[in-house]
Amino acid sequence: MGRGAATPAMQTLEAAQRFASPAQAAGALAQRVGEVIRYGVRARGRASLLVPGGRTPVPVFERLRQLDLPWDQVYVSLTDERRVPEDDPRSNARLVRTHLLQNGAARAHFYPLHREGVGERADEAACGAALGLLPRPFDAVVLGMGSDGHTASMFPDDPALARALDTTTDARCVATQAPDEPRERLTLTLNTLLQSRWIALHVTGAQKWATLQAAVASDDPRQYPVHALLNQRHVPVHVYYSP
Ligand SMILES: O=C1O[C@H](COP(=O)(O)O)[C@@H](O)[C@H](O)[C@H]1O
Repeated sequence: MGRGAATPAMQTLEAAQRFASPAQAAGALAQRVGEVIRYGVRARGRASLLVPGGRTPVPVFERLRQLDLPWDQVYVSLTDERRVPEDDPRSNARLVRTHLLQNGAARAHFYPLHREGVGERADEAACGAALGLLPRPFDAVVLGMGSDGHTASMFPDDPALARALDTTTDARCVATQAPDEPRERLTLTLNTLLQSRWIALHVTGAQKWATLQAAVASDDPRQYPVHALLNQRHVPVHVYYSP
């Protein structure tokens, strides 16, 4: 690449869709995910959807579940999980059951990632097996991002990050450590996330926008794991942003 040429990460940020409010971003993202799912079911009979945890996706879930989609042909799972029981309020599976798998969306097939009471390697294997039950390439993947530049559960400076970002790995999932509670996490590997037809990164707030800009300018995914997602040429990443 010539001096000064735009990197994939720069091009992705340049093309970001910027909305005036979180409600507008959530509405537009839910509509687009709905279109991608509808298209996938029409074209292939089934469609898969991976969603993040955290606070940001809740308004997307609440809009998505009201869409008239062929939900019984939709296979849903997560981009990452906290290694806690599903009745723990911090569980991403619980979040999805509470906010997404309601109304018509209750007919979707859901595959949680975490198996309670097993060690890291067995949990990684359980996570990989769950993902193996979804149609692949995944039709739609929605990712979130933390203000520290983590995406899914790939955290800056985590010793397990190299395994999660390893572009030669066949592993679908890696057990990682977050800097905050609950520390024990499971993440899809970057390779697995990129086995997707369509990817969105949903980001709200000025602080996260500043993080995105820093991540794009950086060339160190150990500092900003989201950089690895943005700076690749396999699958375009559609950024949905609002202050
Ligand atoms: O721990 C997590 O954090 C990120 C961001 O969460 P948010 O509350 O700031 O929206 C999320 O994308 C990830 O899936 C989740 O497990």
